[in-house]
Amino acid sequence: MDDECVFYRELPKVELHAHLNGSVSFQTMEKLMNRKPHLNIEHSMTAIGKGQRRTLDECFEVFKVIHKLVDTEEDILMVSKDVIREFAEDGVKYLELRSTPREEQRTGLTKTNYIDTIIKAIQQCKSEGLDIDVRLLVAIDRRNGMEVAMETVKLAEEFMLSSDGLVVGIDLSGDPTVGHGKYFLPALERAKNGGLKLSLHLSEVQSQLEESELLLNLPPDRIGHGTFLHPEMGGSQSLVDKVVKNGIPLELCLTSNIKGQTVPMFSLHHFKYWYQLGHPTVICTDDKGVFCTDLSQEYQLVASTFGLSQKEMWKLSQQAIDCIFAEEAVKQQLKKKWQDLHPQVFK
Ligand SMILES: CC(C)=CCNc1ncnc2c1ncn2[C@@H]1O[C@H](COP(=O)(O)O)[C@@H](O)[C@H]1O
Repeated sequence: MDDECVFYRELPKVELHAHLNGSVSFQTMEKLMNRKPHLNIEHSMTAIGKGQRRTLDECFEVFKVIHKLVDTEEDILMVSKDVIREFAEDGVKYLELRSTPREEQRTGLTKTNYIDTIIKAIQQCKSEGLDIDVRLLVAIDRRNGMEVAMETVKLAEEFMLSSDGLVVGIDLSGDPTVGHGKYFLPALERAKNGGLKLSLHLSEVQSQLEESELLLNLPPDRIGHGTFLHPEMGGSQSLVDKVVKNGIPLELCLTSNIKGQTVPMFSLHHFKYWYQLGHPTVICTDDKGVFCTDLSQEYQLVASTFGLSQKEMWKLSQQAIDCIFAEEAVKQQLKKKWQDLHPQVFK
């Protein structure tokens, strides 16, 4: 590992946009494939390698394959613990995972068990002494429609109250070309009024101007991607003004956007636009397993693409603390951790 790689691995980091089933590593996939050899699933079906690109549709097919491999409580526990451990090994000190509760009649998995099992994994990692704080966002998959969205919010509300602060919010995700955002407004409004934080995938693809206007009125607490918000990308100044006025941080995932072909090349990534505006942006992985990346690599990629110094990258990772959904006390602990680690990282 060269000095740059070591720096970005040791840099303390915050990960705020990580879909659980998209974050499953090669090694964990191997274990899952060994558990279910009859499915005949190969690595080429669950990950997009270096230099490869796929259409958005093809990317969403990958998740369907992964879901076949992860369909019991035992799988979810293993996957969640492995993902948390890998983020910790990558220098992530605070992680917000997000996942869509699923039920599987064949294995008896219920949506309640699904969330319960992820919470169990978070608690076990904590008791094993891993140096990482983890919270969970319950995800709404747009494909499943408004009724399921409302059910999901109700489930999240129950867990927000019973999980000792581990369930903190709602994520709106899934194929952005399916289902108009307006159908999800009642569920999202209920979530917000009930104290759940909102992270919404917004303007991930082109021509979602009207939907983005509508969802920004909530307003959400964070935005996933926001690729086509600004005028240069076919968005509008009015959308940008709303985001800026409300100070809504953006979760930006470079490799994901390149491999999913919503951004043509790294140097044209919208990170540049928002960073130059001085607006809060948080570098994230999205699906570290599917896109074969990790957060250190994403930080290094941003630095090399946009010519940012190690000092500037430190500042970026530190500013991400202000964007987390956990309570104020956690923010303070993380800020202290960053201060303590500074001399070690810049030795
Ligand atoms: C296609 C592409 C470039 C993907 C990256 N951008 C994404 N945009 C929207 N939803 C996503 C994305 N990546 C993962 N997801 C959501 O996360 C799910 C997988 O994680 P989980 O089962 O919720 O634990 C997917 O089924 C999908 O609903």
